[in-house]
This record gives sequence, C-alpha cells and structure tokens, in this order.
Amino acid sequence: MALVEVRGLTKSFRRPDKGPGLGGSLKHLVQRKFTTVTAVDDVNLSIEAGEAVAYVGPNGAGKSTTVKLLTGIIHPTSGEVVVGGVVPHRDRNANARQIGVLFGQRSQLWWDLPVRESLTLLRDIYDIPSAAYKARLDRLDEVLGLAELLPVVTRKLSLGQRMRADLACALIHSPRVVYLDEPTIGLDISVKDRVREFLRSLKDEGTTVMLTTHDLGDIEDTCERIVIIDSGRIIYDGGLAQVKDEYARERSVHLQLAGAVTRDAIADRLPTAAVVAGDHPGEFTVTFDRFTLTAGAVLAGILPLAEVLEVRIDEPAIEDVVRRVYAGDLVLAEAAE
Ligand SMILES: Nc1ncnc2c1ncn2[C@@H]1O[C@H](COP(=O)(O)OP(=O)(O)OP(=O)(O)O)[C@@H](O)[C@H]1O
Repeated sequence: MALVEVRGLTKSFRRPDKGPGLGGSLKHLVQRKFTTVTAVDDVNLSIEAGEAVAYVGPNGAGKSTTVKLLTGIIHPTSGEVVVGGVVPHRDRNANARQIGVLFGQRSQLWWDLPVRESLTLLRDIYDIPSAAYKARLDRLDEVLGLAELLPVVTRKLSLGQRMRADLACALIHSPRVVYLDEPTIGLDISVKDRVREFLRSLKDEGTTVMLTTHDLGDIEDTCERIVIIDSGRIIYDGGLAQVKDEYARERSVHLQLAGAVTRDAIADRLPTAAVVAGDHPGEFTVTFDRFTLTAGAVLAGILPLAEVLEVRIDEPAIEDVVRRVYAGDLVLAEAAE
C-alpha cells in the first residue's frame, strides 16, 4: 500500500440557499433551502513514500478540501483515506505525528509569543527528544535561516519571515508527509526563491510532499508528478516532465544578432512565429509553437540575415499547459483511472 492511499473519496457540503439581502436571510429562516456542493468527487490517489506531488486546479476545484480530508480535519462523506496505515479522521493524534501541514493563508504560530516559544510548545506536543529537537532546529536554521527569527514575537514578523517560521513549525517533528497549501502566497521574489529552494531540500531529504499552489513556478523544480483537479474530480495524474514534453507547445529563442537587422525582416522569414525586439540593438525574442517549428528552423531562418552572436532557448513552462487546461483548450490524454 502507498503511503497516502485515497479511494473513492467524496466530500459534499450543504450550503444554505439564501436569496439576496436581508429579505433573503429572513426568508431562509422560515423556508430552509440548501444546495449540496460536492467539493471532492470520487477521488482516487496513491502517493508513494518520497514522492513530491503537485496538486493543482482552479479556484474552488477542491484542493483545500482534499488536504483537509487527508489531515483528518474533516470527515469524508464517502470513500477511504489511509495515510501511513492511519485513517486520519478516526485517529487525528496518530496522524498528526506523521504529517506536517502548512496553510499559507493561516499561521500555526502563537501570535504573542516569540517563534522559539511556539516551536518549544510543538516540541512538547509532539514529545520530541531534546537531541532530536536540537538537530532538527539546526537543520531548519540551515535551510530557512531560522536562528534570526527565533527571538522575534510572531506579530512582528514580516510575511516572508512568518512563512519561514510556519514552515519550521510544520516540519519540526520530521513528518513523513507534508501538505503545503500555497507556501509562497504573497511572498516577494527573493523570499519565494528561498522557500522554493527549501522545498527542493525537503524532496532531497526524502520527505513525501503534496504541494498545492496557484503559482506553478513553485512546482517546476520540486515535483515530479502533477495531479490536476477540476470541479472535485481528478482530470490528470501523471509525470510533470512528460506533460511538459508532450503538451508545452510554446518555446522562446532569445538572440543577440550582429549588424542592423530589423524585426520585420526576421518576422518575414518566420511567418508562424512571434518576433519581439529587445531593449538593445540586435536583441530579439522569437516565440513559436514547437509542433510547427523547431529552434533549428528558427536559426536557419535568421542566419541569412545576420550573424548570431548569442542564443538562449527557454525551457518549456508548465504554466503554458495548465493555463490551456483550465481554459478548456486542452484535454490531457492520460486521465487518472
Ligand atoms: N465548509 C464548506 N461549506 C460549504 N462549501 C464549502 C466548504 N468548504 C469548501 N466548500 C466549497 O467546496 C468547493 C471546493 O472548495 P476548496 O476550498 O476545496 O477549493 P480550492 O481548490 O482549495 O479553491 P482555492 O484555490 O480557491 O483555494 C467550493 O465550491 C467551495 O465553495
């Protein structure tokens, strides 16, 4: 059995069906009507120990509800969840010892206490032996720069510092599985990079990671697998590299050319590509669909016009694929069974 095993998982919520305004609320008091929302609909998912899985989908797709079911915070309407042999909603304590959770929009730090105190409380809650606790703090300091945050009261932390401290809280007990829901939300580029680097180190240490994010840059270097959920149903479950290889159509070639060549001259030779001039003379970016053109053909088209001094080809981005899936322009072939 996989470390995380989910079978036929369904969660429905009953939502009050109120009309608009105060009138609607009053009417609801007399004539109670409800709508059932199926947030998670017959989901099957197996995550092996050591895997890093991106769990993505548009707003309201059912991601957070899935994570809440996996952590045992809520009970399923039907179906099964087993994490490391534990049914999370039946034994939340046993489950809490083996999992780490971060909800990026909320904090598990005690607001009026220094970060160190929050961590000490967690040490006591999880009953972590002193030596193991110290070793873990040292490791978290190495990857998150934790030491400078320890004496600071939570409410005085910046958002980026708070996220680093929250990640430490989620991982202080060395959990086997971590669920990270939007770990880089609201962070500036430099802190985001630091958190992403940390996610890579988690993966390298063999921690099983389920990462939920709208910022697909988070998953590029961390996750080897992508699961896409839409309207509560899994619509794709497969390798990230494979998806990019098969479906990421857009490629960009950045060029530095010698001599006075114009954008229009290049565009004339490459009618199916988009050509954009850069800020400096001779700089151009050519973007094309790799199913109609190749980087070689782009260069061959340009060489008669000018000498090519520098070439850089952008890696295909998962954003390109997922954006088209969300927009309904693309159906991925290898849907989950
Ligand atoms: N406690 C609840 N009561 C009623 N409806 C709920 C509840 N929790 C979630 N839902 C509904 O279930 C659906 C899935 O919500 P969920 O929060 O899991 O989506 P999500 O993919 O995490 O979205 P986002 O990316 O916006 O965070 C939505 O339609 C939401 O309104």
